[in-house]
Amino acid sequence: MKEMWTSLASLLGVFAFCQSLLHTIIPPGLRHSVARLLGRLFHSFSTHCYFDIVEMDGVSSNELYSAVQLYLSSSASVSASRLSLTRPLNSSAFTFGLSNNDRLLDSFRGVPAVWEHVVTQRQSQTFSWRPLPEEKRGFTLTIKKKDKPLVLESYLDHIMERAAELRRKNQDRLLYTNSRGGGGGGGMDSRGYPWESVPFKHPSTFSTLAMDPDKKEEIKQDLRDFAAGKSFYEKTGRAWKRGYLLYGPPGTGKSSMIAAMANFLGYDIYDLELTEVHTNTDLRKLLMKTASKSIIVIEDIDCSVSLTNRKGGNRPPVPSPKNNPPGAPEDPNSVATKSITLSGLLNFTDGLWSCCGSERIFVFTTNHIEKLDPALLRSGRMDMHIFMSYCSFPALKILMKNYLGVEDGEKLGDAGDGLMRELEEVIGAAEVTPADVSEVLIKNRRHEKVRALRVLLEVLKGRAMGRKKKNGGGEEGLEEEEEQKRTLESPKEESGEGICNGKVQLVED
Ligand SMILES: Nc1ncnc2c1ncn2[C@@H]1O[C@H](COP(=O)(O)OP(=O)(O)OP(=O)(O)O)[C@@H](O)[C@H]1O
Ligand SMILES: [Mg+2]
Repeated sequence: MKEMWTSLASLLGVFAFCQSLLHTIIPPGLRHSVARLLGRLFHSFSTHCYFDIVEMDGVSSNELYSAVQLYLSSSASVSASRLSLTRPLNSSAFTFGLSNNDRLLDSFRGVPAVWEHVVTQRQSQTFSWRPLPEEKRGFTLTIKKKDKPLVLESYLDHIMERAAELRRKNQDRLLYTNSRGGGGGGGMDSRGYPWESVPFKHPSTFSTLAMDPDKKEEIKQDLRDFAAGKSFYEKTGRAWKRGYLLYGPPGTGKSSMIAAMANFLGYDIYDLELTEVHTNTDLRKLLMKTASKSIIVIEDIDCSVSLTNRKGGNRPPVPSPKNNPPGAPEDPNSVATKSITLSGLLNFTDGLWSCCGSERIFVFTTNHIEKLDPALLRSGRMDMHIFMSYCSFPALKILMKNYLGVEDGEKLGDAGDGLMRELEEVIGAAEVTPADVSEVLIKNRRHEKVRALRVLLEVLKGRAMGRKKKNGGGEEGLEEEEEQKRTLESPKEESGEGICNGKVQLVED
């Protein structure tokens, strides 16, 4: 033992001597180059190779850095002794991470990989429009040289996929809007990003959505097949995207359906405000900045812009601030001065550009399908046309469950059974939307179930009567219907019963 210590001490002595010798003979200016040369020499003999993944690539953020950070956080929570904890903006979960200059051993398909989080002070900043962080952060991945192909081909992809999965799980989904305009000129933020986002917390799900259960199941299955269809889309040579056109009267649940789709699949929503987009080029730029696994929505497509033919819209040309400095004459032929056209929109959903990114769903909504250009409706353009209809009896049962807690088949006594039968008979003729029914049920939800249903039945009967008279012609029917609408919209409390002189008066909470 003693001998071992003696030889170690003499080895250290030799090392110190060589170091001071090198310091004396190598001029200070050359020391750095010699160190690098020695480092290279060492690396060429080493059996390992190293990858540096820095946080900032120039002035833009390195996506791989944040992916590695997230990926390691899932394994770091179990094995590392010192962890950093963060809670990202818009997230409802904590993220563990490797502390500065800590190491972690990971393995992929039996291959060991060592990760080190390297943090150094940034040297004096050169001028930049975007100030850089004071610390220079990065990960160094150390692997055996022979494992290099596996790491480059599969491990990094695996990390990106796992990170995206974790991000979706940890983070509340986001709702993006292009309310600043987006795409061109002034509609971008300081990072050149045209979308603004807020956390998306819409509570609508397929179980709260009132619609025919068979139709609902069909849509859910379609979405499931889509989300799991990567290999199918690859095999058939189709772009991995799907289009849904939701149409029907106002208040039948088109927007609620979009929220339910997003909640079902765990996708973000991009709510595209077409009236804010001035040119087809801007539209394409917006599309390019959307992420995969997202739903791109254009609501009320019939009134967003005048899209009547494939040559051009009816809107006046919008000058592009970028191409036309103040005072400069407009070039009528410049692409940027043209307004958004139907063909621009079709290219957005269908053309080559629609394939940048994958796993994306396009949803258009309209109250007037008859106003849409046939080009938008032709087969294959939107994969599924979904009619959101007036409230049917099966849909009504879902609303009764949601608002009053009335389970399907629940016994509510003889009076309740009679009410159910009457509701089933009258609901079709009443032509009320789920939104109308919801309003009545919300206002009566604190009442006893049978009483609340009785109020609803009276409303429906009134609506059905109004419709009948209207269809039979005559002002009387219209007046009756208007009165019923008013009753739905601005209920007044006149009697504790909620029913007064044969007309329904809703009782406010
Ligand atoms: N099918 C439905 N299931 C459950 N709730 C619904 C349904 N339809 C409407 N509602 C209720 O009515 C409200 C309005 O519905 P929603 O905004 O989804 O209708 P819409 O079809 O998008 O209307 P618009 O055409 O005016 O945009 C929702 O907040 C929801 O509470
Ligand atoms: Mg809507």
